[in-house]
Amino acid sequence: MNEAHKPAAAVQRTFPPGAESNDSFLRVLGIRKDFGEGGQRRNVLSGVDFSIQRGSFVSLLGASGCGKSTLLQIIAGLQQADGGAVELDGQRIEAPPFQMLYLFQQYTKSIFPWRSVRGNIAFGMESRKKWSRREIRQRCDELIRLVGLEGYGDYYPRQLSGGMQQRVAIARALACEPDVLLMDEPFSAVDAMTRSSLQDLVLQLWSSLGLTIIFVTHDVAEAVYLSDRIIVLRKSPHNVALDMRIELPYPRDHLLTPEMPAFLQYRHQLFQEIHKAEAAR
Ligand SMILES: Nc1ncnc2c1ncn2[C@@H]1O[C@H](COP(=O)(O)OP(=O)(O)OP(=O)(O)O)[C@@H](O)[C@H]1O
Repeated sequence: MNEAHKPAAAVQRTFPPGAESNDSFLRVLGIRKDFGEGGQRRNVLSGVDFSIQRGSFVSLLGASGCGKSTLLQIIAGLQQADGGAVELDGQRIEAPPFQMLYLFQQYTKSIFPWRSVRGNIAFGMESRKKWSRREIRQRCDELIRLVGLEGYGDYYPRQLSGGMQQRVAIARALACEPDVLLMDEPFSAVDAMTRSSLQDLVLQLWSSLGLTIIFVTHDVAEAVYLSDRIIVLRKSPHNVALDMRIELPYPRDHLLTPEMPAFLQYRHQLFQEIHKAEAAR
């Protein structure tokens, strides 16, 4: 039987959070977060624990409001937790670390309308003052090619489609050579065709640049298509409901991968888990 068509055994491979990995590149340790004051205080994350290996593609999945974005922002050092810690390569994250880049959901707000594609990509590099003008120019050309925007370097965001603007946002994030990319529902605003090609672009960049990616989505099929691991969050209690390896072969393919029996089984199990978590509230 083709490796690609491994059936149920792969689906059964779930494991307790944190138990799978020797290489704890990124460690999320008992994260707790509350919002509001006094009687209005509400818990949104409670004892969230897991470790991520370098080079993995992990999706955070769960129903709306279960705390995915909040957790991603805490991992990024953009929000403070009320308990627990996040460690990257053994260092506690207190502020956004330079090896980590957070790609906002509203990418149109994250790229500068007054800068060209090239100017947007160069922005982070210019502010770090680590590269010469020549290096910045070369790196911009390389990234423009990498994200498939050849010929558009001098265009401004208003002259680009939504998908192209998202490519600019991705190139700009990659310009500073991050090890970790944190993506919060990055493709929710684009049409289905654009979404597929952006998914493939991200997979290609992930494997060619050796990135570690944490990807927030509430789209089960998107999570299965992209990830080698999926962590499902739930609302009651506000922590990890399921931690699952996705053992589908890479490179993934928009026609073939979703037709694999294992893909359908993963999707089925994840849907069930999310519905179970919702029903238990
Ligand atoms: N700054 C804030 N102040 C108060 N409550 C907040 C704040 N940010 C998030 N919340 C609440 O925390 C809960 C989790 O929000 P979060 O955006 O993390 O969920 P999510 O799983 O990413 O949702 P979605 O899939 O809809 O984006 C929600 O109930 C939300 O209203």
